Amino acid sequence: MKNLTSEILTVINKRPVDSFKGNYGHIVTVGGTKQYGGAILMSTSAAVHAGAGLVTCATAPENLTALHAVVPEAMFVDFTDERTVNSVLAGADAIVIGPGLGTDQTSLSIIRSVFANVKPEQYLIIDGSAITLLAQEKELQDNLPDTHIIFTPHEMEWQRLSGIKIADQSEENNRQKQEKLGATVVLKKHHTEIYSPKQETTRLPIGGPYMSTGGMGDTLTGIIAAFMGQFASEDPKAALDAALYTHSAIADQLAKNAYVVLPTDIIDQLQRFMKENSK
Ligand SMILES: NC(=O)C1=CN([C@@H]2O[C@H](COP(=O)(O)OP(=O)(O)OC[C@H]3O[C@@H](n4cnc5c(N)ncnc54)[C@H](O)[C@@H]3O)[C@@H](O)[C@H]2O)[C@@H](O)CC1
Ligand SMILES: Nc1ncnc2c1ncn2[C@@H]1O[C@H](COP(=O)(O)OP(=O)(O)O)[C@@H](O)[C@H]1O
Ligand SMILES: [Mg+2]
Repeated sequence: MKNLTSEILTVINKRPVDSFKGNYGHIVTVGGTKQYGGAILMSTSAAVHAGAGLVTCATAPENLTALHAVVPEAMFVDFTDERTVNSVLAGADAIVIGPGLGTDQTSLSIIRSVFANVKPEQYLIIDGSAITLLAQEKELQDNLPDTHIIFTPHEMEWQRLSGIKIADQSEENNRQKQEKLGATVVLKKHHTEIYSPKQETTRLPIGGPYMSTGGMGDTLTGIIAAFMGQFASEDPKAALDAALYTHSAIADQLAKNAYVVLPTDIIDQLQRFMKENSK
């Protein structure tokens, strides 16, 4: 297993002068019931602040006012409006599904619809409730869409999806299940591990317990989506690793002067951090 270093941040390119928002990825974030609206707001806001050219949030209508108050740069669609969601998905470079999506029948039908519409060239980041739902719905798990899938489970979500108990989540066991899924798996924990098809496993040696706050993983999904939308064309694995490194490196910087680092504090630092580390 290879430890990531700050070297990975070289994927953050300086922007060509002759460019426009269409060059920096269209991200669609899908999730956020009335109960868990904050989760999809943080994912969406992180994608905007990490440089995504266009971001659309498909969420419960109750979240519309909050979304526009927090991040007016983002567009909105009601996540139960299947036809509009599908038309927005058609133009996406990266899709996040799961933060605060919930696990009821509505959530399930939203996942089914996204899976049926995602295209092979798109990145699909599957997080939170969507992982829990997939773990329950064997038939969905056995029929994953043909696209670039990135699962971002924490250890309990990985246990649910893989059937591997937390104590038994060794590199060998995790790799076996990842290969069976045919997808990338970001196993989030203290020193997160990244398993991508046909690539050496990488490990994040930074980050710490000041990151143990609700919403921290939701925020990560937006950063990953924005990085895939902007930096994946040459080396998708490096773009993913750089997103993870950025998330935890900002937390480490903030933790020098803070007992706990909030997900929204990380979002506020993304533009500065990416500027300082762009090559
Ligand atoms: N502001 C919001 O709207 C928030 C919404 N959230 C959403 O709430 C839904 C449920 O997610 P949760 O993760 O809270 O609940 P889950 O029930 O999926 O997972 C939490 C359970 O896993 C266990 N666990 C074991 N190892 C863990 C590890 N390394 N990290 C985290 N938990 C571990 C915990 O003890 C707990 O029993 C998701 O859709 C998520 O996106 C959460 O992210 C919290 C914030
Ligand atoms: N002690 C820790 N050390 C390093 N990283 C941590 C620690 N605690 C939490 N994190 C990071 O915070 C994030 C938590 O994700 P997750 O549990 O999905 O949060 P949520 O669902 O509440 O948004 C992960 O990226 C995880 O690696
Ligand atoms: Mg989570």
